[in-house]
Amino acid sequence: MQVREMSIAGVFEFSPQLFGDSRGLFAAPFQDEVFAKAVGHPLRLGQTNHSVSKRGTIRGVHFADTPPGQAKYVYCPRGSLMDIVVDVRVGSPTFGQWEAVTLDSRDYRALYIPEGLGHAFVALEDDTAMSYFCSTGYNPSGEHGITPMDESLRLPWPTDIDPILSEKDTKAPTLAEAEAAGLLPTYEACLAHYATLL
Ligand SMILES: Cc1cn([C@H]2C[C@H](O)[C@@H](COP(=O)(O)OP(=O)(O)O[C@H]3O[C@@H](C)C(=O)[C@@H](O)[C@H]3O)O2)c(=O)[nH]c1=O
Repeated sequence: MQVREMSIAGVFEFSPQLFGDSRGLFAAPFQDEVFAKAVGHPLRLGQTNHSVSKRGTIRGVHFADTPPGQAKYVYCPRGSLMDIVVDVRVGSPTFGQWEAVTLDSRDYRALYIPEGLGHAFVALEDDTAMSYFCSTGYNPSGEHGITPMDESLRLPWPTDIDPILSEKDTKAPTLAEAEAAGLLPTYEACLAHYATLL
């Protein structure tokens, strides 16, 4: 398993070894020991999620109130998608910055998104599945979003798709509006929370 820390500190990409043979393929997209060594603590598991999306579907940008927030370990078991992490933690040195990674069912790369960060993706093929290991269960009242079309973020959505968004994501505020409304997590609170996980 190869591990790469992304430009937003604490976000990691994991690339598992692929074992092909005459039957097909084997891969282990999540490995506890590798994860804990890279991130500094084990992954807590509160819920697993699975979604299926048509090509052009954009989900996000979603984040949860931190603490406790919801950390996510995600990979794509079918199809392909572009995954995006956005730093929405007020006071973070990388506030407003994002990073995009292609996840697909060829490489089975995974991404770890710690609590407090925004997460979004676009399905690049029909019937694209997304798999999540989440650190906590669902807390609808603590879930928030910013619009994936926020012009100040300039997220790199492909130009050759017809975007499909949920009503909630269509109506979501911009990053600036969410900050003004006090909806964003603070970097300070996130760091304090991460310290409790060590
Ligand atoms: C996220 C979630 C949704 N739901 C329900 C609520 C709703 O009726 C339906 C679809 O929910 P959403 O529209 O929020 O689904 P979706 O837009 O796919 O939300 C997801 O987006 C990506 C980017 C993430 O990072 C995830 O954590 C999650 O927020 O599923 C649950 O019951 N439990 C959950 O944990």
